[in-house]
Amino acid sequence: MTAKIIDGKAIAQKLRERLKREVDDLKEKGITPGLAVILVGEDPASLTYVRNKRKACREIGIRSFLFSLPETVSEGELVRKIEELNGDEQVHGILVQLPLPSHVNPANILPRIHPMKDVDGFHPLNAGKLMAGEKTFIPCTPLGISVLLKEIGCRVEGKHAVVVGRSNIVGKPAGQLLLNMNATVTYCHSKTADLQKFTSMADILIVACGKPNLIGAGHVKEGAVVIDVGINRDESGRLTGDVNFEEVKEKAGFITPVPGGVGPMTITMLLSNTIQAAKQIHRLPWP
Ligand SMILES: Nc1nc2c(c(=O)[nH]1)N[C@@H](CN(C=O)c1ccc(C(=O)N[C@@H](CCC(=O)O)C(=O)O)cc1)CN2
Repeated sequence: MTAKIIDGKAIAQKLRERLKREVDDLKEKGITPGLAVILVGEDPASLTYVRNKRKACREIGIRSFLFSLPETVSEGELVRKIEELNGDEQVHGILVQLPLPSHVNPANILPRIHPMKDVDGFHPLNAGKLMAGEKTFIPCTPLGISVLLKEIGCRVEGKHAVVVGRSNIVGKPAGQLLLNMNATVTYCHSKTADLQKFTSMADILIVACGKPNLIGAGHVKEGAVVIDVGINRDESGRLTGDVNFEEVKEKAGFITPVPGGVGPMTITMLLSNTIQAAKQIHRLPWP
């Protein structure tokens, strides 16, 4: 079997056109959604993601505000900036670009974002709501994955989803979201013994562990949906995922490429969450 390639870039583009219309509607009501991005330090990948986030905001009419803080910023200074933005009426969504420098503990920072402005969905209250199956902000990458699955007509209910990776940003919320969609979910991670035993049972395999080419054809069930969240750069600077694309595409039913798979959806879901935040703050219906 040769897999169908999931074109995340095209799907993201189509969704952004719809989101632009939602922003236009809000503007007619006198509301311009606003996103504040806090960037600490100058990590090259983070600089790229933040630049792309702001460009995406601009393209659909969301106002974006960038706060670049030095690598040496203290936790206290960061919290003060967040508190200022919590009270800013032009700002509907706040995100702190991750990773943070090692002297800053995200657990001391992310809970200080007002839960109604937490468009990354990392606040413990919103993470708890996701766990309880309540309506909330869902972290952007897992939300993007669920949209991709819907777009390819993948019915999640009753399927066995295996998630490789247990980060708070992707692995844990992705598994939780699929569980809420009635999948049977298995989490695997760096300490899992016999990874292949689990991954080869997956109808839906989500790989988010940051290990280039960890997943080969032998890890995958014939016809499975394989979602590669890995973003790794090889020696020549070329992007690769956690899945050996050339090998696995000959066995899977569907597969996301890197780049052009999940990545563009992450930013699109950030736009969507920011629009939802603006609606929620202004007490408009939030579908
Ligand atoms: N506060 C947050 N920090 C981080 C998040 C997040 O959701 N919130 N996720 C990642 C990085 N990230 C967004 O911030 C992100 C990663 C990748 C892409 C993307 O579009 N990837 C492209 C390739 C881009 C490239 O050339 O490097 C692709 O896969 O096609 C967007 C956003 C960690 N931090």
